[in-house]
Amino acid sequence: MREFIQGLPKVELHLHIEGTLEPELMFELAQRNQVKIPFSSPEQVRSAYQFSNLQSFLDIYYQGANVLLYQQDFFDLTWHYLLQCHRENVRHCEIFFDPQTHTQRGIAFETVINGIIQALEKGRQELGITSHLILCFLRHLDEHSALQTLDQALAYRELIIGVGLDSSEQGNPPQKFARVFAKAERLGFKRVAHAGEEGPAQNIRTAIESLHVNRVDHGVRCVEDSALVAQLIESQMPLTVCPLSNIKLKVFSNMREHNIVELLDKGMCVTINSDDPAYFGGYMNQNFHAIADVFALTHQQLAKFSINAINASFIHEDDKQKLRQEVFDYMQSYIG
Ligand code: HPA
Ligand SMILES: [Zn+2]
Repeated sequence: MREFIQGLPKVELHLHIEGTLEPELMFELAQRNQVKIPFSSPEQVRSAYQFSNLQSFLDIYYQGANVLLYQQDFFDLTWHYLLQCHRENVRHCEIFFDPQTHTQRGIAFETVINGIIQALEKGRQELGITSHLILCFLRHLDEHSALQTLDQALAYRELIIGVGLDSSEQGNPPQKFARVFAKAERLGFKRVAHAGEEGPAQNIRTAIESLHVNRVDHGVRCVEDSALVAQLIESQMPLTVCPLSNIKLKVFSNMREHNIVELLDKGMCVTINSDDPAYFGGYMNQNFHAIADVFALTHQQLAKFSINAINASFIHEDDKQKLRQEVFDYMQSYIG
């Protein structure tokens, strides 16, 4: 199955670019930019990555981002991720970035976005990887800060396909950002939100009803509301599920307890993603392996995750058709 997963054309829809900061690059940038970090080696950084919940991760994740200062840093970060996509046959990705994490510490919005965009363009030209960029609002900050961030984004309207919502779900329900998302919708942005990761199923309902999301990020707690499950299947609302993340952040106690295959078998549009791979122990292939190993998945089930991600992506319909064809051709060549 490892060989099949490696060759399977894949699409990633839930990836925080700040979450791809590997300890080695963190060290390199800390030295290059003369930023002090409370670790003496990349190994020590790795061993500090033991999390008890989402917040314990976020504290370390925001601290790690402090080494990112210049456009070149954001370029290097994004380029490293794209090289990994290339190694793993990820053909298209839709990347989150958190501008407030950087503007709050005095880094200009344009420094962040220009570095990321430059790498995405190089990835398109040199690696043949297509991509979209999604601006995420930090939900622990207030509406005013989100509106300011949306205003800053307008100068880059053509480079940003949509907006998202991330950070601490508990205590920061989707309705806090209803007016921000309504404005983004009027401006023509697609919309996604983290919901039902640590928070209740009701947050998934509110994200759909009040934020008008096109996809739900995580969403695994939908199973606590059977009417919602039926609605998600009927509407084919995509869920961008992140298996290794869910184990690292104790959303499920172990991979056997994970519900992604149950949701797939019910006919829900679930996808596999890596979330913050430098912190959670693996990129796309490892997330596929983690599920395939425990649930003894068939080739068809694995391919369905790719088909779902293609359908759930924000690419043009004709490009979706081309990618679906690649998956079908791959299946044919593999199992005849
Ligand atoms: O999994 C996540 N949940 C919420 N916020 C985040 N920011 C990075 N990763 C995550
Ligand atoms: Zn996430």
